[in-house]
Amino acid sequence: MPKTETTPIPVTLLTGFLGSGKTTLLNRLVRQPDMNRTLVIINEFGEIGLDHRLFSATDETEVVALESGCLCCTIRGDLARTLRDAPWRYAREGRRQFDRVVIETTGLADPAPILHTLMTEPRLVGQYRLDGIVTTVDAVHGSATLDHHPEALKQAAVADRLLLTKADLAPLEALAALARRLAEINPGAGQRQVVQGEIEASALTGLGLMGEDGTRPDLARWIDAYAQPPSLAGLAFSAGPTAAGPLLTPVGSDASDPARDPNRHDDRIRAHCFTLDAPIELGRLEAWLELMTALMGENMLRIKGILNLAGRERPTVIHGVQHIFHPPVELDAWPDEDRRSRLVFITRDIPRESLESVLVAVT
Ligand SMILES: Nc1nc2c(ncn2[C@@H]2O[C@H](COP(=O)(O)OP(=O)(O)OP(=O)(O)O)[C@@H](O)[C@H]2O)c(=O)[nH]1
Repeated sequence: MPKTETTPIPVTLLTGFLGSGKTTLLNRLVRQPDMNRTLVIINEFGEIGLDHRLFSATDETEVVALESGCLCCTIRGDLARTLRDAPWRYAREGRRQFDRVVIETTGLADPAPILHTLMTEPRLVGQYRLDGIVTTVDAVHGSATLDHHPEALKQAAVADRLLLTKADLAPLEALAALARRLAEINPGAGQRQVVQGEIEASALTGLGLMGEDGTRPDLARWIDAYAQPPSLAGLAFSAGPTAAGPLLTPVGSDASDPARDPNRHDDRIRAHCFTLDAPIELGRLEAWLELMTALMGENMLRIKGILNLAGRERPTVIHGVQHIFHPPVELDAWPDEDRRSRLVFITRDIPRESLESVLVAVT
């Protein structure tokens, strides 16, 4: 698909705990020619210096709660305005000067409200689309941060790509242990080690299940990550016999490792993968997703799926953060011979049985 002024602009959300290396990363990135047409928005208080032609800082002093009072949907006023105005503010002779956006969030931010702003704010929907969430995790302090800060855990759980920063400072074993732990929390996110922010800009883009120009760089890898039985001890897939009948095949095994600390925050976060053999009726799927997200609320962190919808030759991709979904997208073709629907839910404090009991309704 050729890029036009009406094609939604892809947005990368860069998140990560305080001091985990986001600014270092951005400062290196903006020197790359690939970033010339990227608008960088830093959603941060205080002084920030970033030497980039297309740079904007927002000041999140305005927080508007929705009528529903749902805090996870809190609209980020200034950021929404910045995004809304950017196409004409950063324009020359009537032509937009950027075709990609990177938003760096504050280290303590829950990324969900920003994502919701992107996906629900009427003046932004259609103009922008979420390309992916990149989360930096400090290789030295990351493990302790995950232990003590649930917001850091959430940032890791919703990521499409995890960057293990300060890899130069961490002993190899610690780095490997952190990588394993992150793979438990979020098996579908690709991991990269980074030293002093050195990484090619392309590693932060095209992370959605559906990329630009019909390409799907991460789809096959994403499917593989969930389709293989877990090889790591304690990988957080659930499984076992299911009450949902023969159409619903759980993937992986609920490895209960006696050595695990039952109080670890990580144990509250689970990636649940389901495979559905038969095509799904669209109406039933919609009703089910609505029910599921209403019931699970904020504890449904991320949903991704490639679906075989009844009556459609091609697969449909769905992609949601908490209870907000991107419009489903039909891909050009299936990535392989497998025509089963595959759905992944990254949840907090939601037992698999709850997902199953609602999922049965769709099959
Ligand atoms: N040795 C080493 N230091 C790093 C690396 N990446 C970042 N740092 C240092 O870590 C500190 C924090 O990095 P920042 O880039 O400011 O982190 P941040 O995530 O933007 O921090 P906040 O804005 O406070 O959330 C700085 O002193 C950096 O120089 C790295 O790969 N190796």
